[in-house]
Amino acid sequence: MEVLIHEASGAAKLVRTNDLDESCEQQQPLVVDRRDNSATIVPIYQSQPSTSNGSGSNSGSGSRSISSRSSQGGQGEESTGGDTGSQSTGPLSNTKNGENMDIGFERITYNVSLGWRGGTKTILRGLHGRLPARQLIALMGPSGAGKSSLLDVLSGYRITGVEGSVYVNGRPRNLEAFRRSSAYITQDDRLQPLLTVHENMRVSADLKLGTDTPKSEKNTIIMEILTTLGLYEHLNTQAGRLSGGQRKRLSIALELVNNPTVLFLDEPTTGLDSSSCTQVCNLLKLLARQGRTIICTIHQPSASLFQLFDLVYVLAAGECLYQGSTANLVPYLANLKMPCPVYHNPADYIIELACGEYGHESVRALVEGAQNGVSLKWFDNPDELLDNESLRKKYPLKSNKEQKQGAQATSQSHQLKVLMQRGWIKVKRDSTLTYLRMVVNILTGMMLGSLFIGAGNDATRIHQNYNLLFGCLIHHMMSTQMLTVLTFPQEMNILKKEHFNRWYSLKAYYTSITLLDIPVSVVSCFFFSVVIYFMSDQPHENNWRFPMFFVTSLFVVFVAQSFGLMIGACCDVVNGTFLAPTLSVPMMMFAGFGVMISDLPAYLHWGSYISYLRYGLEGYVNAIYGLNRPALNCVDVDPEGPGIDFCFYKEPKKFVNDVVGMSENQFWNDMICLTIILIALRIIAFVLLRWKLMSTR
Ligand SMILES: Nc1ncnc2c1ncn2[C@@H]1O[C@H](COP(=O)(O)OP(=O)(O)OP(=O)(O)O)[C@@H](O)[C@H]1O
Repeated sequence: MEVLIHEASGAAKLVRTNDLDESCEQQQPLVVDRRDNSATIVPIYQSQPSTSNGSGSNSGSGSRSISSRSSQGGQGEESTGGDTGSQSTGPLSNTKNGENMDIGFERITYNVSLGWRGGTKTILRGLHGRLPARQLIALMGPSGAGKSSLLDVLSGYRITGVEGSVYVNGRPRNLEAFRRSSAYITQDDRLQPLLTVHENMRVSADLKLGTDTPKSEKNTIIMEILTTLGLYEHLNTQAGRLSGGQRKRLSIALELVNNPTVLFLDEPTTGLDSSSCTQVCNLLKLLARQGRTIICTIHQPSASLFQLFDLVYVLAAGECLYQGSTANLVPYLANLKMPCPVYHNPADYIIELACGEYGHESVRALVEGAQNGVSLKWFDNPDELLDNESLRKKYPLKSNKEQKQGAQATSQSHQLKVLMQRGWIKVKRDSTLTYLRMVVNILTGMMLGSLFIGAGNDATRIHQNYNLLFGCLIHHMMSTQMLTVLTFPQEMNILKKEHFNRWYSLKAYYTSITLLDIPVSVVSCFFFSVVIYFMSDQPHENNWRFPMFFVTSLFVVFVAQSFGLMIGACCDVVNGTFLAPTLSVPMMMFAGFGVMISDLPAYLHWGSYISYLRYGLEGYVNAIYGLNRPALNCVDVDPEGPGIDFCFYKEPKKFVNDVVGMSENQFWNDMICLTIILIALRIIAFVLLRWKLMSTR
């Protein structure tokens, strides 16, 4: 059994012991705290009771796997960047080709622009540092110290405003190659909530492993990862129903599929209870022992959690206060005449110092002590850390072929296929985007239909029927565009993470969402059209009318969806909810409803050309009143009238010319214009999405 000994000096070491019962059902590494001379034993890995599927008794499978693997990894405990020492043979037990990555950085400065006349703000100030392979490293510091910014810069997530150098195995970082070997796990778990754990993993494996990897091998990898991470018994639970800790572990599991050598995690323990925190950190330690470099930001860890990290890098206001092993933090502080009070968690104490609670001179003294990250003195074995030249010798350059791999692991067509499969599962399970959308279309169709019942063929109600056509347009526009504006920002977060981690290209993603929306749009639009068309008694004498009405509705739906996508791509929910209806008002004004297009002032004519509602309205008018429609029914409703049936707009052509001010024979022109607008909006939405993905970097 393994025991972490916390010595009075502040140092910590992991030792094997036979003193404790080896037959213990769940072997757990333990912490023995000897600082107060009494040896208290605290488990540092505890199995969390299962919260899903009611099979809590099985959760030990994952726990045992982690504990036993920890033991294997423990053999390489003191190594910083040597060969991998893991002895397990499973796909997760070692890094790709036994690859290790030793990261160093020099003079890292990060400035952000505060906008026009705001100047710039310096967030990271000339930081140096060393992140050796096979280590679990914590970036610590008070809120706003720059932890996430440093993580973003090191992972390559932020490139704008960054100065300085990042080295990987002694060579300047090649961002493309580095991104192929690393993964970034965001603070918020960006998972597909409607997919089960297994489906999420399957998608990740299909996208991140080459198409030459057999299905059985992918399954083995998935099962090994899920078992190691204690998620095996939640295989069929939808990600949206997992607990916080399970979601975090699934986020890690998804990125482990292609066995990255470096893992960046932004606050992996935030929002978790202490047991889940310990689980996650133990897991990360295990992954580090298997050869990976694991770097995570952490806010203010408890003493037991703090001890799990090998190295700690402390920041305050963008400067380094300490870099070295967790065990050496207490001696470092003592050396600077700022001894950590007895019974005080060293992690808490350094944060208090970093916050300036003990005076700003202390902060300056710490920055000088750590030489802003230049000093490697407080590493466990500083002499064993290789310089850049020795690292280059130890890790020779890869072959050209290996370096020139594509941006993603699979081809565009394969990505599209996998994304379509994933999207189809979501479509089938999505209660809002699929079922609610259909129900709303049927109910709105019935409501409008009952309000305008029989109006379609009645010459006395021809104005009402025209109002109904405009009402149908507004329904299609608002329901579709608002649904996209409200739901896409959440999807955008997942897209950002998956795209950055090179799961797929934006083109494949965009094509998949465009294609996947078609069936739901067609079905919901068809339901609405059938209900409204027949309830309001629109003409049936020509077989083309209903298809024309339906096609016009469909085009309006597609254009409105693209418009919503365009807004959803560049705005958050609040701005989008304001912007989408606001921008729709001019579309309505220029549609030719209320003010005929011919009556628009010349300087506003351009508006009617870009309003897709104008083409939609013309399409409807052509479908209902075009094709040489015969005279409408005209019944004198006044029993005391002259007994002559007289309706001013009995002839549809007269109504179209006088009131609508449109030609009734230009349906195909309208469809062509709608197609052009649709393509233009789709292209703009794609460009905006691309810009959004790049601008955040
Ligand atoms: N784009 C930006 N514009 C202006 N200020 C920014 C920007 N990005 C980061 N900052 C500022 O930089 C500082 C560091 O931010 P960062 O998110 O890296 O801190 P942190 O240490 O991770 O904080 P926390 O623990 O609270 O997440 C903060 O003061 C933040 O307000």
